[in-house]
Amino acid sequence: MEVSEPNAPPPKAGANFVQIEDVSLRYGDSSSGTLAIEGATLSIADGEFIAVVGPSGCGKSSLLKLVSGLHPPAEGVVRVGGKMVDRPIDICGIAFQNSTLLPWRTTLENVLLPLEIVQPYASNFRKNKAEYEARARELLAAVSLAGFEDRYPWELSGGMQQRASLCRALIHKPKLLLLDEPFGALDAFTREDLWTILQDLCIRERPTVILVTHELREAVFLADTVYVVSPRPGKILRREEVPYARPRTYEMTFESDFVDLVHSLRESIQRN
Ligand SMILES: Nc1ncnc2c1ncn2[C@@H]1O[C@H](COP(=O)(O)OP(=O)(O)OP(=O)(O)O)[C@@H](O)[C@H]1O
Repeated sequence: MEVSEPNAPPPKAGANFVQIEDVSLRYGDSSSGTLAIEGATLSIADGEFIAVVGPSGCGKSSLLKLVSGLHPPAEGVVRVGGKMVDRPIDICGIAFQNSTLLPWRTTLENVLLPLEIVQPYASNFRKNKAEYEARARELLAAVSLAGFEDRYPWELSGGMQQRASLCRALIHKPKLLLLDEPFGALDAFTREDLWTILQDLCIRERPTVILVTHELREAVFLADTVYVVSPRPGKILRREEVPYARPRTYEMTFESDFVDLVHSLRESIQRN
């Protein structure tokens, strides 16, 4: 497999769904604040799945804050769907390391939550409740949670909670799915099961995805393109296209090309 030079610059942004153009992000003021990201440029095609990897504290989660509009750039421009992001956007679904399901709501009620909040669904929630519930049940069935709709989060295992949380992130058919270490708190077996489940969900729903992860095998298994970020302030050091067709299988992770790519990414991170 062709592996690009570790320090090759990222390609120029094109007409894509997400465009991050020469963006820097700073927490606090310019004298005493923290420069988390510096001069990042990348673009993500509609329906593309990218993974962002790099050392702890390099600005991976900050990149998600930029794209979702939760934090403004200090410099540069972020565009999603051609529009400049200058406030929190509602066309994204988000899942974090901890499932953040609400303990007083059942699994089904948790999955339905975005439809009660995000427009245009919220205004029609009562009228369309049966239809929304059918979609929630269908998504839960797709992640093998049929029969658990009426259970509370504390009655589910960590892996089940995370599967429910993926359904919640996708219930409103977001164009953009932001995943911040969604499987980081899970054991290795559960985590690897969830790779396949997430892959199947993405094949079915076709969102554009940004996955932040420390797990390089996870990045290569799931992504079309992997971006390596330098230590803080985070800069894009490397862009690597993953050449495998989908659906990818767990067995592929043992093939020499796959293992070589993972090692090469690890080297890029360790070298910087
Ligand atoms: N709200 C904040 N206020 C001030 N500094 C922050 C804030 N959030 C993050 N930082 C700092 O910005 C830098 C980048 O943080 P970020 O969470 O984006 O890194 P990360 O790559 O996601 O880290 P990890 O892999 O450990 O989760 C870190 O030095 C962090 O301490």
